[in-house]
Amino acid sequence: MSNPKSRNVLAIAAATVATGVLAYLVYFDYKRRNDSQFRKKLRKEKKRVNKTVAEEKSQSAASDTAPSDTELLREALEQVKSEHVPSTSEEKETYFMTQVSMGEQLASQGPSLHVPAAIAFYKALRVYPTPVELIMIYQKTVPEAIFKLIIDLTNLDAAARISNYYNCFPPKSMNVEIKSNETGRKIMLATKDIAAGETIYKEFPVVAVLDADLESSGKYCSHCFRELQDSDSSAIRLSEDVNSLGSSYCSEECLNNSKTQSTSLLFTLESPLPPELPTSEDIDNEGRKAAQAKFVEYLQKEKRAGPLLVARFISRQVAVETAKLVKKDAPMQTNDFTTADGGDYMLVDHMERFRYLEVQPKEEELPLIANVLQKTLPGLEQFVTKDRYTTLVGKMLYNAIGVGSRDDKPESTARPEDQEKTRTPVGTQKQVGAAFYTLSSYANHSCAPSAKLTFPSGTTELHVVASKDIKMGDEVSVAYVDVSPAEGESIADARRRRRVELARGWRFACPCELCEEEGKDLTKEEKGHESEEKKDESKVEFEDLERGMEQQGAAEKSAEVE
Ligand SMILES: C[S@@+](CC[C@H](N)C(=O)[O-])C[C@H]1O[C@@H](n2cnc3c(N)ncnc32)[C@H](O)[C@@H]1O
Repeated sequence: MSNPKSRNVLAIAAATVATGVLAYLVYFDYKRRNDSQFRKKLRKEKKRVNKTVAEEKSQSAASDTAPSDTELLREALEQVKSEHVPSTSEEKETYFMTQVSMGEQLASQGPSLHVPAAIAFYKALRVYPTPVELIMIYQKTVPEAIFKLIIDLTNLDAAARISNYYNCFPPKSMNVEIKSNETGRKIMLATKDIAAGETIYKEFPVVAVLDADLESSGKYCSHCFRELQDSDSSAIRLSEDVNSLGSSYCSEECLNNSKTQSTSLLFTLESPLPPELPTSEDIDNEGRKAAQAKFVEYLQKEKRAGPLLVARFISRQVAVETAKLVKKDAPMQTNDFTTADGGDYMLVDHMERFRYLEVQPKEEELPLIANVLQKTLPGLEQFVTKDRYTTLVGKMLYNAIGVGSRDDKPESTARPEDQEKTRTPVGTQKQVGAAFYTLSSYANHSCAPSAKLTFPSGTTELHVVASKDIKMGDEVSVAYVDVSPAEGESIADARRRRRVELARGWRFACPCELCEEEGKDLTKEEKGHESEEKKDESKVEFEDLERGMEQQGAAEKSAEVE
């Protein structure tokens, strides 16, 4: 496709393709082979199609002052969006077939029915699990003029989706909104007055990973991070035969949630799909076990959260999308924003908006994960390309928040630049694990923050609590690092410590009021000591590795242009 617009469509559609594909195709195939009711329904739909085509034809003959195609497309898009979108796989299949045959019949009636034909094809595209493939099929099969109209519709829709995202996310009940500041960076603002001590919002993580030395220790729940006591009779400690990672859980509920969200796919020999969906019978369980064992060995050797956060994130995408295939509505169970209300957004829509630092994962990492995916859901591994994996690791690490607190973490032997850092006011060295939160990823840092990250239930459930009175429209900021001076640490030393950490870990020179105020009071000698922090901050300018804004800026720009 040489048309730049169609490349845009491909890029957007490609991002959404990696999710429900596999299970949907398996399910679709199964239905086609086994369900005679389904075929009957299709025949009935066909009659309805014929009737609609006849009506469109007579309407088109009657109108001689036709509006332009673009106006028609815009109107049609509004209309399509207000229509009910089928939610179950079965309804989607019927809808898909109906729209495609309607499109074909309208297309065969000549140019006067090109616009309604394109709309019908476009409607089919909305429910098809692999839109890129369908666009490619359309390109080969649909008349060129209609294909162009389909692409125009897709671009109009993509632009609307991009620009509407922050109107739908976060939901109003979170008491915050995400806006761009004058430099184009995203900031979190309060949408009402909040008193000091009040909880602004609560959030569950999309994925979480216990620190490597704790995962198979039996001391913490691998899903919610609750601390387990030896005497805890409800604790479930799994052997490596059952769960390759040797994880423990505080309850059946956590065990089941963990299985559904990622563990069945990554670390067991169970089916990772909902029970309603058939799985292939010729799964190579020996191969599956061996692939999992190698991945676990790597995780234990490397002791880094990044690869497991990403593997769990990919599995979570499969879980979210396959759940939608079998349930009429897949309601948001918890505030983890795997779906966003008010809009038709998915995990990838959130993910593509996050900033990240470019990292270089080790060469062997991706093949290990791909092997685990391939052995269980063959084909899934193809969606995890090297580029996509690298970006995901970067995003996970840049946005992860350190959860919990402990004092017995072994000192890392990795070089400082290779150590993973999380945003935590108690310091990564004290965390129990790392978790990735959709909304809280947007919170910016301040050394005198207006809010704090807390975990009052001793789990990964994050409560963001106001540390001071916050007025509607004020920024909600948090501390990425320990901002309180340690015992015996001077104000100047504390200032330098946190600024160096921010420059090295998050690549920005902290512009907050506290840094500015404290900077004024530095003695001549203390100013002399600033060289270390200045060295790190200057690197930020010279080798800015941060990514995200330029892509997002481009996407928003294209939305405005459209
Ligand atoms: C996890 S993101 C936070 C959300 C981000 N502002 C955005 O636009 O999506 C972390 C990055 O935001 C930027 N950031 C956070 N707090 C900042 C601050 N106080 N001043 C300048 N940049 C900040 C830094 O580039 C940092 O590496």
